[in-house]
Amino acid sequence: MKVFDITPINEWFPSVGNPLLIAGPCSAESEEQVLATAKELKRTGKVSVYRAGVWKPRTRPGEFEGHGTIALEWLKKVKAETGMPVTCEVATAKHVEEALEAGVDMLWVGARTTVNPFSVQEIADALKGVDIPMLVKNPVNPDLSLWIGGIERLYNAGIRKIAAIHRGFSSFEKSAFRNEPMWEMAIALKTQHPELPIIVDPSHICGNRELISYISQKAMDLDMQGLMIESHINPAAAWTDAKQQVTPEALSKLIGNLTLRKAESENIEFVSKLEQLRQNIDKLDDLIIQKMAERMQIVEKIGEYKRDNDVTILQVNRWEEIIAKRTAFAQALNLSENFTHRLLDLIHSESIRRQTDIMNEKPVEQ
Ligand SMILES: O=C(O)C(=O)C[C@]1(C(=O)O)C=C[C@@H](O)C=C1
Repeated sequence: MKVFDITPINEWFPSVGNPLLIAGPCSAESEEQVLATAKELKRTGKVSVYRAGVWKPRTRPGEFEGHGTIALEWLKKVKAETGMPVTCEVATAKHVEEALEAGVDMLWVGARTTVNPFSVQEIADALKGVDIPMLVKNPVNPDLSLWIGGIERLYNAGIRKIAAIHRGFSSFEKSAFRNEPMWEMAIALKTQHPELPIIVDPSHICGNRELISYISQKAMDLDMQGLMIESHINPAAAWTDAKQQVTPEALSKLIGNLTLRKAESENIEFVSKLEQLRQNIDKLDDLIIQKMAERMQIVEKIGEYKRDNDVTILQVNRWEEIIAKRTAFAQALNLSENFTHRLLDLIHSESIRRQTDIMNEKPVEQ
């Protein structure tokens, strides 16, 4: 996997907080609203970059689609009057040109744009030779390659200040969240590209104010580098996403209440205790693997008997019996039903794969 050579996030702007906090209204509604919100946010002393939606991609036509070019003038004023760097979403080459012309300090590619490689490439082409921090939101669907692909397009255009934004994933299912957090996607991205900073967007994951602090803390616990949170001077009167915006004061409190964690500790006692516990885990993991290998040998033997006696691989009754017994046992040992079922499913698929190979008399792949 290619490693990106990324400028550390704390070097992007003269003053970058921990976490890097990007805050501001969902939409730039008026000069007064943009400036008043910015001044309040500046007063919190916690905001690294001010955001405001200039061009808004809307699900249905007829909704407020942003003020466009004129709102860039308001962002210029925010910069001049508060000193905060400013950022907005771009979706086309024309947006990029206008935003750069207005001196916008950082740009982001929205989730509905990341899904389209033509659009991301158009944005990347418009950025050739420009040194500006770029953020790439995850695509609306949980497709890690598409997300990394968007980042690669900007990287190939010469951008070195890049971060991903985790804003959750669209789902047909009703849930407490507007967009399913699916942390496993952010974790997979971080595992493949530990050098790539990830900023979490709790506002879009939650869709309502109440859950924002929970998701923000979770982001900190998972070692994410930043937060993008929508904040409006008067959330109830917001033209867009009114339910998920917070006042600058509420935002300041929320950030103040976060427990910040570090990826490592230099405390000798902590390090040696952790080392001991990890050794225990190593032993147990080795044992689990060894027992799995033994189980699979028995499965193969059963496969041979089945082949020689023309009996089917899948044995629904036996498998149901296993699920019921193991789940009860696991529950008694404090393991969740969901975890046990997923683990058993994985084992069953591997058993079936091995027995299929035996039935077809293919040598078993290790
Ligand atoms: O008991 C069997 O018949 C098996 O082949 C073993 C096994 C298992 O992995 O436990 C595998 C496939 C069957 O569907 C049921 C159980």
